[in-house]
Amino acid sequence: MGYAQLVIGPAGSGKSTYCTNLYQHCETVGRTVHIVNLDPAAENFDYPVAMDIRELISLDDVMEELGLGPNGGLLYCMEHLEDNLDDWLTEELDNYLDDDYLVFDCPGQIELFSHVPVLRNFVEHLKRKNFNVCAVYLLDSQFITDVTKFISGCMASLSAMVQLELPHVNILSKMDLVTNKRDLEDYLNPEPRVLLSELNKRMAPQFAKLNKTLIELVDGYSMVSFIPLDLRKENSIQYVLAQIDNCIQYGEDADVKVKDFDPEDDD
Ligand SMILES: Nc1nc2c(ncn2[C@@H]2O[C@H](COP(=O)(O)OP(=O)(O)OP(=O)(O)O)[C@@H](O)[C@H]2O)c(=O)[nH]1
Ligand SMILES: [Mg+2]
Repeated sequence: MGYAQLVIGPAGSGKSTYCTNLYQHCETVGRTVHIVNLDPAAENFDYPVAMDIRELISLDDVMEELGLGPNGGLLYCMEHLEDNLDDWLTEELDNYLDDDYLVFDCPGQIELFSHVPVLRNFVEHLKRKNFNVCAVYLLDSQFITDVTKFISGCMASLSAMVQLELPHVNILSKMDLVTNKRDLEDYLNPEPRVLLSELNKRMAPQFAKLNKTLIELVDGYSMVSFIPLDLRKENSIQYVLAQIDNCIQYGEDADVKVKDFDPEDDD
């Protein structure tokens, strides 16, 4: 059984930075994770790239040869990935053993987890290869400065949830930028009633019915819950990782291994 996180979320929400910090945290605590780049447009990496979609296809080539723009080009690359699940991805995955832990750093285009089936098929493939997969959805903490932004961030997360049908963890990233901690409490585990009244205050009266439906929808999927992530704090990263591990049932076997390896035995 392998383990995998699919790191998704809007452009610039901090996915790649999260991957880097997660990698470093795991190094510190003596755990191994392999970070995979799934963004054909990415150029610079602060983590060692274990697998790289750019070895399969590069966005530059696609844009040049097919005359596509950056977003159309990205979709083309991802569809190419989808066509190559049985060969390229399968071969790459063969390099990993049972118990390995992969973290997929995805591109930020929202299309990928709204209406195209690429990521869903990707995930299905991972499952067939015996991976326990969790979707890790990052939302920039700046989204909580405004209830309408927050709701649209929730809706994007919801569409990923519906598309991917995976265990799902929502993370509020860039917590170092949140100065008003009081606001924060309202958003980490928000009361639907409070959200609704905030939303109604912000929007014209004719939206009242829609607002109510939206809040009911978001609440009905019991997804309005975010774990804050402050990368300056080791225990924050540790907490987030523990929640995700729990979702993919990583741990019981690993505990046994940690016990096997007892540094105290050396003296
Ligand atoms: N202050 C602060 N800035 C952050 C944090 N995480 C990411 N950033 C900044 O946010 C910007 C985007 O971060 P990335 O990690 O590249 O975001 P991404 O989600 O991978 O972006 P795309 O791959 O383009 O969708 C960069 O300028 C980062 O330095 C954080 O925890 N705190
Ligand atoms: Mg990135």
